Amino acid sequence: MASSTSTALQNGSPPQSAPDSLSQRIQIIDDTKTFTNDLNAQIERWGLRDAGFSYNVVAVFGSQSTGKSTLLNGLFGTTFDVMDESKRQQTTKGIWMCRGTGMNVMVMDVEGTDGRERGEDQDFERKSALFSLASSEVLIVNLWEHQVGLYQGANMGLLKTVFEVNLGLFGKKGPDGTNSRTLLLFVIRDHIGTTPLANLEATLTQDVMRIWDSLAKPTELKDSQLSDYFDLAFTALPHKYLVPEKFQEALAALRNRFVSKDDPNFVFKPAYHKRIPADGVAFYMEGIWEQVQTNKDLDLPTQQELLAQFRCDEISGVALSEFNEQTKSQKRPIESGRVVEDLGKMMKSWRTEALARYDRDASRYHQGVYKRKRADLLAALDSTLSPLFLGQLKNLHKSCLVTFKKDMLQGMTGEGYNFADVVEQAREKCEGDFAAGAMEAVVEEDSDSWGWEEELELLKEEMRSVANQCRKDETKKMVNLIEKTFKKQISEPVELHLNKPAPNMWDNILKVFKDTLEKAEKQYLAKAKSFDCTEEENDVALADIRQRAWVALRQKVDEQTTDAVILSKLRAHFEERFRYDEHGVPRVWKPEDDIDSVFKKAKDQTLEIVPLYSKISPADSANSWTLPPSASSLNSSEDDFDFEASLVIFTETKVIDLTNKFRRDADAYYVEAKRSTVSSIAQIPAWMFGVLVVLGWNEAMLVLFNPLYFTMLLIGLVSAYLIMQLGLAGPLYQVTRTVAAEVQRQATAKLREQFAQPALEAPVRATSAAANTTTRTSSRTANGVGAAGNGVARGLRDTTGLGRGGFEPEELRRRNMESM
Ligand SMILES: Nc1nc2c(ncn2[C@@H]2O[C@H](COP(=O)(O)OP(=O)(O)OP(=O)(O)O)[C@@H](O)[C@H]2O)c(=O)[nH]1
Repeated sequence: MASSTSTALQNGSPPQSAPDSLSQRIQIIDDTKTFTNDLNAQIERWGLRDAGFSYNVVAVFGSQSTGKSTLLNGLFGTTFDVMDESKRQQTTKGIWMCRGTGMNVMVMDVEGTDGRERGEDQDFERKSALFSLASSEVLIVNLWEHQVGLYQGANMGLLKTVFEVNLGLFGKKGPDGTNSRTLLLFVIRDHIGTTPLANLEATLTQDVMRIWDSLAKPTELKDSQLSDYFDLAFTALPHKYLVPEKFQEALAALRNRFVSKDDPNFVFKPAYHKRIPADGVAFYMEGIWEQVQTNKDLDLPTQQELLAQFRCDEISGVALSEFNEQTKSQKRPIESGRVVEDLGKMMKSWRTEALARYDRDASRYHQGVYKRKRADLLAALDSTLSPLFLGQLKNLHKSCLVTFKKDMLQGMTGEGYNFADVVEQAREKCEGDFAAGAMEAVVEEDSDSWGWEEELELLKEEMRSVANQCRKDETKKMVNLIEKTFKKQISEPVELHLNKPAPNMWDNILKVFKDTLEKAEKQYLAKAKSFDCTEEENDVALADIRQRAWVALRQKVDEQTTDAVILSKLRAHFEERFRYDEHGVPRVWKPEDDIDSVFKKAKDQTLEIVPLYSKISPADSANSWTLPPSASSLNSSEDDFDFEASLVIFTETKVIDLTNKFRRDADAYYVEAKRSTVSSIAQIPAWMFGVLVVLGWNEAMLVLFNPLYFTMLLIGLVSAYLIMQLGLAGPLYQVTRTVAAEVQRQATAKLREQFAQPALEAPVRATSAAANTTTRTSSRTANGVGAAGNGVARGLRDTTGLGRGGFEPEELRRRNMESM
């Protein structure tokens, strides 16, 4: 059956009526742009499922009611609906498919294009046109003759869009380097014949070429040519009703091009075939439709939309530029780190103003565009406001942190503050201030882009670290203070005990040390409680305190055991035993005293105390103290404190050195003691006083019995008494001494002056002596000659100037002394 029909068609005869199943048509894409699920089954019903590649696909493109369905029915014997002449309304909706009678051709009748702006409907026009172009081998472009040369009327605008998207979607070359081609068969209807087909052909070719050149091609296809993708063919059909025979003739000829492979203009060339086996066509087409449907490039705007886009852009631009001017005023202060007061209020009002301005002018335009552009404007406004908001948050953060630090420091002034309370108060205030400032700056509530919680978290984190730092500093200060107090407290008792060398000396010192340390630790723990210190921090601080306390003790001991101090201590200890007796009375050594044994005993006793000082070791081990190991281990990172070594005060060599030094001092005392016995022996004997009384008796009586002398004696005694009573003895003695010294000095000076004068006389005399020896002899012998000679000598020296040529003054002085 099929083969006989095929033969008939090949002969150019009109298609015969086909069995029902074969002539069945199917709406592959309906009004709702849904692709049918039934195509596969229909292809099977058409008997094409097993056709392999032996089938063809043809579609039609053109304005509504231009006789497309009539043409297809005439060419392929299909059963597409044809418009009822009496009703004149659009018949084909969506895309229909039918099998060509007697041929393996799938024919698609596509809803006609309007050629005018029709808003929403344009979407389907574009999509259906693109679909037919992409899925068929031959696309019949059906148009009236009078449409030729009319850009819009001939759907050239639509073709441009379709070409452009087709190129983008399906234009890529296949693995063999070629791309599938399509034949665009222009069928010019109602061709009268006044304009030859060649002319119409040229006009259409030109239009298509122009469209191709103006396409926005993908970069990789920018050099592609129209001929790489399309072949153009043209044919004309006379008026169906005016010249029906000619119409039928032309139609038959055209049909022949579809069915007869021998026809030189046979349209189904292998190059146009999509190489999809017939059983995959349904799936393939569905895929193409899906791609076409989801393609955004086809959502082109209508004229109204275009206008709306243009105007809305303009209006939005004006609103935005005014808005930008307003925001500029606060940009700088924010950038310079200032917290701008009422920024949120300002930002809200700028934003509302800009939107109101836009709404007022743009809401009259296409609502979709207006709304889209409004959203764009809002995004632009917010993207300008956002940096201001974030800047304000940063500045708030900084200023709140500064206030926090200030509050902390203020809270920590004076005594008796509770650190935890100070921190809590400062933190609450800081967080409150920040939240208030941040909330004020929020432009839109409940929006993610105006969140400030993250910044608050950062602020909290920094506050924590500031508080921690403060706590550490305060703890450090406290430990320093405790150390200072500790030093003060141990200084005196340690000094006292070190001055009393005794076997329990270190016991006493360590007792004091322990008591004071315990107090210091208690003091620390009491304070640390308010500081909210962690257990670990407390451990470290206590270990530090213990070590510092020990070092302080050690320093005090060092200070009290320097060479000079320890030697003086030894001397004092020795003196106490050597120079004082057991009752503490100073000893006056008498020749009969046993100085040697006292000296030896005192020295031995003193030397015994040197080892006592050399190491901190209490007599009772219960009193000993060791630095807890935790302290040394905790501080090991800083410096390894060797507690054991710190117990030793003098090394062996130092002990020997000190002993030797002390021995020398002691020897000196011994020598002094010995000398004092000798001097006491050299004293005036008592009998001498008896002799004095006997010999001076007469003179004493003379004074007693002579009234003048006696009165003077009385006056002298009374004066002496008064001076003693008034305590003027010392000052008087001083004055007398000073006066006596001055008198002595004056006298000495005078005498020197006197004895120096003859020295100048000598040269004169020496020179004159050469001439007259008698003069010299007389001057040496005569009394008081010095003075006379002086005058002469001075006169001569002044006149002759020979002073320097004579004897040296020392020599002269010697001679003068001799002459005296
Ligand atoms: N003048 C003229 N009229 C024709 C020709 N072919 C068909 N018609 C008439 O044009 C009208 C529309 O024909 P259809 O075949 O339905 O046109 P269509 O393009 O498929 O219409 P839609 O599917 O509605 O877009 C019908 O009344 C036909 O009788 C033709 O060659 N010349």
